[in-house]
Amino acid sequence: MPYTLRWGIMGAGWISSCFVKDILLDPSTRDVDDVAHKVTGVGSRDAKKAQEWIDKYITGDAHGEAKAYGSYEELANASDVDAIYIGTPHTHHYDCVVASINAGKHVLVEKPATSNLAEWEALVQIAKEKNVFLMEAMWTRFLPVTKAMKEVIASGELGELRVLHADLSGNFDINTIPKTHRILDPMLGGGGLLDLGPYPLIWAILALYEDPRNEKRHPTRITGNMIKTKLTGVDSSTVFVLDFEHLEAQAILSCGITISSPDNALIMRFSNGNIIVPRPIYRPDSFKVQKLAKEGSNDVAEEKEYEFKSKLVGGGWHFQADEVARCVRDGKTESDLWGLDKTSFEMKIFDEVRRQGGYVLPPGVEKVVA
Ligand SMILES: NC(=O)C1=CN([C@@H]2O[C@H](COP(=O)(O)OP(=O)(O)OC[C@H]3O[C@@H](n4cnc5c(N)ncnc54)[C@H](OP(=O)(O)O)[C@@H]3O)[C@@H](O)[C@H]2O)C=CC1
Ligand SMILES: O=C1OC[C@@H](O)[C@H](O)[C@H]1O
Repeated sequence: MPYTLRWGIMGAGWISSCFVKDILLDPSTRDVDDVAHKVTGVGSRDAKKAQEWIDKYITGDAHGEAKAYGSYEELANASDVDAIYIGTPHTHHYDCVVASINAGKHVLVEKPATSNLAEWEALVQIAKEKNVFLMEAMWTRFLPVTKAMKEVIASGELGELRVLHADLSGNFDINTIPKTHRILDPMLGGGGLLDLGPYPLIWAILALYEDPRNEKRHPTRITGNMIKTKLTGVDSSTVFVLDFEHLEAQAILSCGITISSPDNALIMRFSNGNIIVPRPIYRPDSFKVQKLAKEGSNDVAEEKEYEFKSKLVGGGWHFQADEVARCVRDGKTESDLWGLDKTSFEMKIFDEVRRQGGYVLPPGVEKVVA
């Protein structure tokens, strides 16, 4: 029998609906038979909204298993919930995680995990005290396409990574949407960096931070530039560069909310070849591996395409949920693939890029400050 994890969903919004639709798919459609998922509760700031959301997104037999709660605290304290998925805006993550952990629940919290590093470190401390599982929902790291790319990198066949370019941008139509939209509102941590920045960064983490030669070292230099929109002052375009001098490698990362990414939005340039990945880099459908005729040359001697679109059933948010279920089943408090240290690395970089870019969150938004 598979181990079944009982989920509570905090925040009846858009990404929560993507997550729930995926985890309620039959796990055999993704060749999983050791874990399964149930949704036993949905918490909203409004009980009626929670029930309407359940009626819309949870169908069939699963519909009767999910109870609606009119506050996040009530959901956190529900006795038939093992783990809570938090799908509220970034600046609310901290309070939602604290409520969940204090009620003894395991937690999967949307990206970015918190508004800053100090908040994240406080959460790690509380999770350790309560001995519960905690993970940022960096779903991209768990996709089969990502695992396949990691295998190519780890095999060493392309040599050493020299430069990684990655961009996630999108046109959010910022002149038309309300200034209270989460992508524009500084109270909700709006702007490109916190919302989209985790995605270019995850590839730098995969290819550089995870390189065994790196031994979990942080970049020797972080450089960040931000352009801010006059509409609300959040960053509309951000470029940040991470230097790993000890690896003689750099990551050039960018994100923005007014234009879309280029076609090949992720390129990893190694001494003996390239990995070329089409947009969107949060869930690439394929990637191309090129081997060079000789080190440093322009001539491609061999090219191979890896295709994943035809194999994906669902949106891809279920793979991270399977990881949570396996970790909880096995009594682990963090994931081996997306451990607490990787989110610390991410939040430290975001703090530094915001500092250099002059993006200060409004007073009171950051619940913990260094
Ligand atoms: N992994 C991924 O692919 C994606 C991740 N995300 C992440 O998910 C989080 C939520 O994004 P998204 O689903 O697009 O956001 P939505 O605006 O759709 O939903 C957020 C939900 O949070 C709750 N909420 C609590 N406080 C507030 C507040 N002050 N203002 C607005 N809503 C509030 C609301 O639920 P209620 O009314 O029920 O209380 C709302 O429905 C973000 O952190 C974002 O970065 C977003 C998109 C994709
Ligand atoms: O996580 C995300 O991925 C896709 C984007 O469109 C969205 O704003 C972001 O939150």
